[in-house]
Amino acid sequence: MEDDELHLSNKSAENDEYLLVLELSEDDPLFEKKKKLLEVNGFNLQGHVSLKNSSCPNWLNTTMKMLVQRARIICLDELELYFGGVDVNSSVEFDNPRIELEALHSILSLIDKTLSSGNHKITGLLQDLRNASIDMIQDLGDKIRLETRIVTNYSCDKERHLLQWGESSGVQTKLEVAYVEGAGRGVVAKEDLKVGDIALEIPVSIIISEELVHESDMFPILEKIDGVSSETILLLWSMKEKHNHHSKFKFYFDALPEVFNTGLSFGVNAIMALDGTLLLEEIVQAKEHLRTQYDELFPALCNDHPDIFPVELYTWEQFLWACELWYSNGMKVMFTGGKLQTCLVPIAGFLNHSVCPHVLHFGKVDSATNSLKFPLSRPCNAGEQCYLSYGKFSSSHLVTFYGFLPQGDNPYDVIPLELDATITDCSEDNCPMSNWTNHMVRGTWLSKNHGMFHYGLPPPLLDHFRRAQSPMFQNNIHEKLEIELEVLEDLRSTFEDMLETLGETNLDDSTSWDVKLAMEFKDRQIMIVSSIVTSCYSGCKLVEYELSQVVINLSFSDPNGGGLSSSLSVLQEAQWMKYIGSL
Ligand SMILES: C[S@@+](CC[C@H](N)C(=O)[O-])C[C@H]1O[C@@H](n2cnc3c(N)ncnc32)[C@H](O)[C@@H]1O
Repeated sequence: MEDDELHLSNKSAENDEYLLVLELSEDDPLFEKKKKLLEVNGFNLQGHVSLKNSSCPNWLNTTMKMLVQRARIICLDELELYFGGVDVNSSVEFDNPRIELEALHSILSLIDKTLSSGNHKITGLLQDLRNASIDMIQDLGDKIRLETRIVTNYSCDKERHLLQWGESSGVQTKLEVAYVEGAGRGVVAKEDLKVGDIALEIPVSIIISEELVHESDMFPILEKIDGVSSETILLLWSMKEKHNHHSKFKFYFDALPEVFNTGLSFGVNAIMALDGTLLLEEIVQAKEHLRTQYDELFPALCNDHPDIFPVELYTWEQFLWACELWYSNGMKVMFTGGKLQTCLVPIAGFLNHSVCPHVLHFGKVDSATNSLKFPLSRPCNAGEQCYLSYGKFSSSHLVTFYGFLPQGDNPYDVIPLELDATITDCSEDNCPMSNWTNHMVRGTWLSKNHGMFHYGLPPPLLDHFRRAQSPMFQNNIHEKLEIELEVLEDLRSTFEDMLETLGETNLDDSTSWDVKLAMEFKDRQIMIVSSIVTSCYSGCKLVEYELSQVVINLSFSDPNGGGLSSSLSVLQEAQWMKYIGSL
């Protein structure tokens, strides 16, 4: 979120009415959709949340509620919007913990910024709001806390050496490295850490970035190759530097794993186990792409410059290892000049990923200290594993490039769908919430709305199918319900076919790591597809019931065909009207 979206203004100094301004930026690519959601939920677009009436007993709760509801919408991402936006009124549950954390964090940043501007008249009020935000962040953390089991018999000598080297080079850390069950190395907090604490600070001088290669003897050769990217140059540099006993980064390279075990290293059996999933094609294509890149460079570079590219250091296996290193450990860093580069960041590379991490915002070098800071967006208790976010990635991406599946639900775990492109969705101007170029599904257990017209399924997908069934708007309730039924039956049969193609998985203890991971991935895909089939079945039952009520009403009471309320309950009618309104 941009800083200028958040500010405090003394709109009307005479009345002492202070406004916190949590504004939706017009530069937001999802502006139209979020604007629509704000409108539907009755919020002003200017983002004004008044701080008057602070003498009311319920002032704090009411103001926090307003701020949270607004922030939830502003912080929504494309995926959550596609899956139905957010239930802004929800007080306990959240749809996506990461979005909830971002929303709460944006409120905290707004309050902190306002407090630092030093408006003494309202410092007390802001302090109360700040405490309430911190409490909500704490509650969220308590609800989603994952158990970390530390493997105590693992010696972390190499990691300790790296930490010592880092600290002697200016690293400051409140974290220590430990071996955690199921994730290799990770970092745990050495003390209780609060929101805003800097868990880790890495000086730019120890970040592995493009500049290093410029000083190396391979750069003049590589820069002459047409189309070679700076990432590839860095990758080739790291393949050789790993073996350099005098390297400045020796402790870093020594502490790297011998193997990475990502999807890029899947053997034939694991690939076969992915049959029926899109991941099979993704991994095959990614590997083919890397192989082509390798073949374009080697053995030519080794033949032409054997002293700089020794053949034994540039085998396909070592190239693949380096690709896995950069994919799984590379971080995007924005340097002070504004240049964004993929880098290796020693020590920070021990942080594991979570869907709702402790460190949300990082990656921009602080020009005052010339260092990369990792501040906490939620508290981390002493001994608790501290997580980072690698990005909003689906399980297929995490398996291919990182080699793991996160514990618990991953809201970004979607299955993309290829639908008939000749059926046009609504235009952005007329109905922003129905205008989508890509369609997808995810586990329907993540949806809060399984009622009539929703069924736990993504609204734009249902809408696409409704248009396919009946391009013209239907006024007649009986016909509308008939269309709902056809849509649900179509979807059910599509996903039943998909379920059949996926087949079943069988694991035994002797199965290798890659087949195990492939099967675990497939199991999750089966769960997602099954949940859709089940939701379609339940949806059909709901619609069939409503249809039967329409028929009863038609035959007994309403000779004119019956209005909406003759068949649907008041609540369902309200849902229907809201649905129509959002189109
Ligand atoms: C940047 S490294 C993190 C440190 C790594 N665990 C290690 O031992 O070097 C990224 C790798 O850590 C592992 N990893 C990260 N987050 C994980 C998680 N939530 N569960 C399991 N493994 C995870 C994956 O192997 C991933 O490729």
